[in-house]
Amino acid sequence: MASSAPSLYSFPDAQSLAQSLRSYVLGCQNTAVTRHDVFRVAVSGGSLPSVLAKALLAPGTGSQEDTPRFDKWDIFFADERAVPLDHEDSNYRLLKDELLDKIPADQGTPRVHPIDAEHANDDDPQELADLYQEELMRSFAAKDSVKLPVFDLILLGCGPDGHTCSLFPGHELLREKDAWVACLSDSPKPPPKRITLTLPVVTHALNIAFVATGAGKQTIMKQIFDAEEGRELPSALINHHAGDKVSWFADHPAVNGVAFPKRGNL
Ligand SMILES: O=C(O)[C@H](O)[C@@H](O)[C@H](O)[C@H](O)COP(=O)(O)O
Repeated sequence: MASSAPSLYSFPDAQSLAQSLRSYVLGCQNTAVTRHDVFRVAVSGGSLPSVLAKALLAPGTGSQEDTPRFDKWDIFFADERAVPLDHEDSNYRLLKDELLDKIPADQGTPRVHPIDAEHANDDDPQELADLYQEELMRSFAAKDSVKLPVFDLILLGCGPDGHTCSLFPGHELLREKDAWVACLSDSPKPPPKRITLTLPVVTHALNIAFVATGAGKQTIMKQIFDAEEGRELPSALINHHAGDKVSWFADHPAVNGVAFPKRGNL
């Protein structure tokens, strides 16, 4: 269990949320590049890619610390649907359409590591999970002794049921201790076949950020932050295990009525 609490930021509008998310992500980027000359980040689907694009594609101040250095980015996927990369359900396609295709040439080209269903047997999402775990091992495990990958940043959404990545409430995958990447064929959110980073990998990251916006998230945010009975929800488990490594970027409608202390600035 982590010793300290997550940060919950609340913003009046999409613009101010995007500005703060930009500062936060680029802060993580700059620390990572200084530390090991690469920025390893994992990204979810849902509304996250468009919010991230709004943050990163906006004109910056021009200062060095406010400049994306995409040539230093290794982009992985926190979860993916077992579909071809050009399918409308693909999280890779979503990120490509929202962000990757729009990166200005002078900001460099990230190395992108998609979860590519073309390389695996259609009927067996486990094979796809195993292939992606091998991909992570090639990128992270310089030595056999590396037990878990350490992402510099994992960017997550939170579903109205409290799921995050493709880790759903009450699902057996929440008990996974060993695998880095897992699959499921019974996702309650369609499509059913998915690949996901596991809870130990997510909570082992140096920084974890959630983006949750809109009044549709209000009930679940109260559950996650204020209610005893919300403690076992996947998003709440990440708060619990990763503590102050976790930052939530919400808008006012999403956290209206949430008692947990909110901050207006980074
Ligand atoms: O592939 C997916 O389905 C996503 O990765 C999923 O975990 C998403 O992040 C949440 O469902 C929140 O989605 P919204 O931000 O759209 O509510």
